[in-house]
Parts: sequence; structure tokens; C-alpha cells
Amino acid sequence: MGTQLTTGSTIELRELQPEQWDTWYDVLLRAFGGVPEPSAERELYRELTQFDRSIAAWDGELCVGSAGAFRFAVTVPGGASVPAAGVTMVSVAATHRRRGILTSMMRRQLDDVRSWGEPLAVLTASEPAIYGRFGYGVGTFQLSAEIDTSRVRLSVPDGTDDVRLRYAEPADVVDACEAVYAALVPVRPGMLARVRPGWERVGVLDPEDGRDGASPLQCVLAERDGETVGYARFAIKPEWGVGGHKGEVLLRELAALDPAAESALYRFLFDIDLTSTLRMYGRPMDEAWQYRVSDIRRCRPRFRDGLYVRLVELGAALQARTYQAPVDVVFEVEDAFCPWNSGRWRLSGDAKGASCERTRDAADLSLSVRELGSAYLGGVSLASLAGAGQVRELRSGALAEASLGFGSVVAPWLPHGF
Ligand SMILES: CC(=O)SCCNC(=O)CCNC(=O)[C@H](O)C(C)(C)COP(=O)(O)OP(=O)(O)OC[C@H]1O[C@@H](n2cnc3c(N)ncnc32)[C@H](O)[C@@H]1OP(=O)(O)O
Repeated sequence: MGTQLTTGSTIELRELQPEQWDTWYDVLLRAFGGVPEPSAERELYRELTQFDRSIAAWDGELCVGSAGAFRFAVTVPGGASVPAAGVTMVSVAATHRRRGILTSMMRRQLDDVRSWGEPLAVLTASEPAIYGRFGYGVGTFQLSAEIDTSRVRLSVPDGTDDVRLRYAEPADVVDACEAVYAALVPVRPGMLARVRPGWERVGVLDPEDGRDGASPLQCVLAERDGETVGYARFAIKPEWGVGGHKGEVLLRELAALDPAAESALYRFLFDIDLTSTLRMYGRPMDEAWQYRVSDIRRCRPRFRDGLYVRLVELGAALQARTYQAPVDVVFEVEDAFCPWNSGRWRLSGDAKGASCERTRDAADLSLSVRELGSAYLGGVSLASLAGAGQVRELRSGALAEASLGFGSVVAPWLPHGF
């Protein structure tokens, strides 16, 4: 079955076939400006593509659209790992834009995700304006900084000096780093478990033509009593000015099992000789270094939207997480794109577990599925969304109760793009 375009031509959506991958991927790259990717990156993404979960849009013989859905498992508040489709590689050829092709791909994809039994779909958006209409709400934010390390000092907690640091070849210590990553996955909502091989290689991808004057990727391991307790992956971009060095440390990834290990790694990054700037991007919003620096303003912190969350099976999604304070509320949910979620749902839950069932009882809160997606990982408060006019309180007290219950002590965070 095809989608009839306003121009009269018919677009066919079909499952991607392996031999079509190059054509399909070129359509995607062209939609992002057409700059070729380094071959190592292209090959890795070919390997990671799940053909039976990828859609190609065809106008006759022309491939004019792409969309994929990685199989992921996302940590939710309470620590459960919930199956989720990681929506990715979405594009429509500029010759065919704004005729409904994206909409038809999103329709098919969300029907597919439902049939796969995955209660969530998640994505990172090239532009925030695109996905709200399909029921996605922004669920995590991320922090970037550009720290003047010639002026800003970092204090460290007790125990930092007990952490030993050593350089290692990034590719040689992937397993040790992965063990640290795996230990952190259940702790922070939004983290992605490694459900398929290949993703561990994204972190050490370091094509020469992608370095832009910086060094090859470097890795420092943090160890205590012979155990790896953290790692940092970074590059150095040396630069000399008339007044001396102006080198930059470009942090790619940092993970640590405890505050002392984290501080040891950050102290190291602050103190590298011949550098005066530490640039980091996409860090957790609540990371401790912000509260240990002598001058947060000279760190130039910025935040932006991270992971967008779509509840595909609302009941299953809401009962897969726990609630940090008891909640017993009836939601009146509007979901025009996935109408099977529309209607009234009673959510009863606490820190131990939850149930979410259809009900005929009177509604306490009225909202769309997008707001539930935003609040789902605990990073956006329902009360804030009510302040924005997007949640309506119908029973006095229900908003405070639900806002508190949905919150998370740890800020949700997406550890890497996809
Ligand atoms: C998860 C990811 O992979 S994110 C990557 C998304 N891809 C890109 O940004 C690459 C460049 N852009 C593109 O390829 C295309 O423009 C797409 C995929 C964003 C949109 O595809 P289209 O086929 O043009 O979208 P479609 O015609 O179905 O539009 C549906 C609606 O979304 C709106 N819309 C589409 N793109 C945008 C946008 N970039 N900004 C704001 N609104 C948009 C349309 O105006 C339309 O609104 P309407 O229903 O009120 O008329």
C-alpha cells in the first residue's frame, strides 16, 4: 500500500533490504547536508542498522526517505530496563519534503513498535519542532561547558588521592570501560543498556579525518586496589598564541563509579599542562563538578534538550517504572496519533511498583501523551508543564501528588547519541 502525495505520485514504504543500504544511507546523509562520513563511521553504522526495523520510502525507483529503529533498553526511575525503539536515521529528500512522507513513516513505525511489544520509542531530534506532533516529549536535558581551567579551580572530596590514573590505548581497554558503563546503567534513568554488540565501539570511534586538528582519542583509566572505577576519553587540541599555550581538552566521555573516582578524572582534565580550556558536551545536568568549581560562570554552562520520549503503550510504560512518593491519580489522556492510548487511566504506584489500568472514574489530571513522555523519566515536572498550560488539574492536590511521584532523585540523562 502506498501513500498518495498531494502531487499525485504514490510513495511506497518498504522494509530496508541489505543491498539498498548505501543508497538509503546516502539519502540520509544528503538530507543532513551531504558531507560524507569517515569510512570507519559509515561502516559501523552499516553494521548497527537493523534492516527489519528500518523503513525506506520509494518514489518509483527513487529512494526518497529513511527511518530506522534500534532495539534499545532504557533505564527508567526505579532501575528497570524497559524495551524501547531508538528512532534514528530519519530523513526525507529535499525534493520530496512537506508532502507527508515523514508522517507516513512515523505512522508505520509506531504501529511496528507496538507490534514488537516495546512500550517506548525514544529519539534525539535534529530540530525540536519536528516530533511533538507524533507524541514525543522532551524527557532529558544535557549540560555543556567551556571551562577556563587557567582561572577555575576544582576542589575534590576525600579519597580522591587514593585513585590511581593511568593512560591506556582506548581500544585495548574497552572491556574495562564497558564494565563501568554497565554498572552505571541501572542507576540513572535514560541510560541505554548494551542489548546488541557494536555500541561499545561507538565510544572509541576515532576516524583521522574527523579530528579537526585534535589528537587521536586518548583514554585514562581510574583504578583503586587494581579495579577499574572510572575512565575518561578525550582528545587534546594544542594551540599556541603570542602569550603562550591555549590548548584545549575535548572531553568525549567520562564515567565513574563513585565521587572520588569522578573527581580524580575531572581534576586530571583540569590540570593537563599546556591547556587552558576544558570543553565538554552532553553531560548529566546534575554532575557534581558544577558544585566543586571556584567559579561556575567561567565554566560557561549551557543546557539543551536531549532524549525525546514517546509512550507507545501507555499502561505498560507507566507501570514499568516506580514512583518516588505514593501516587493514585486518574489521567485523562489525549493521543491523536496513537488513539489506543487515549482515554482515562488510573495510575497507582509507589517506590516498590505500580499498576496502570483503564478506568471509568472521574479524571484528576488532563494532559496529552506528550506531557507524560516528558515527565516519564523524572526530568520534567508535571507541575512545570501545568504552569505552561499543558497539564490541567481537575482534582485539587492531584498535580502536587503526581509531580512528586514522577520525580527522580538522579537527573535522567542520555549517555550517547544514536
Ligand atoms: C530521529 C532523527 O533521526 S532526527 C533527524 C530528522 N531529519 C532531518 O532533520 C534531516 C533534514 N530534514 C528532513 O529530512 C525532513 O525535512 C524531515 C524528515 C524533518 C521532515 O520530512 P517531511 O516529509 O517534509 O515531513 P512531513 O511532510 O510529513 O511533515 C509533517 C508535519 O511536520 C512539519 N514539519 C516537518 N519538518 C519540520 C521541521 N523541520 N520543522 C518544523 N516542522 C516540520 C510539517 O510542516 C508538517 O506539518 P503539518 O502537518 O502541520 O502540515
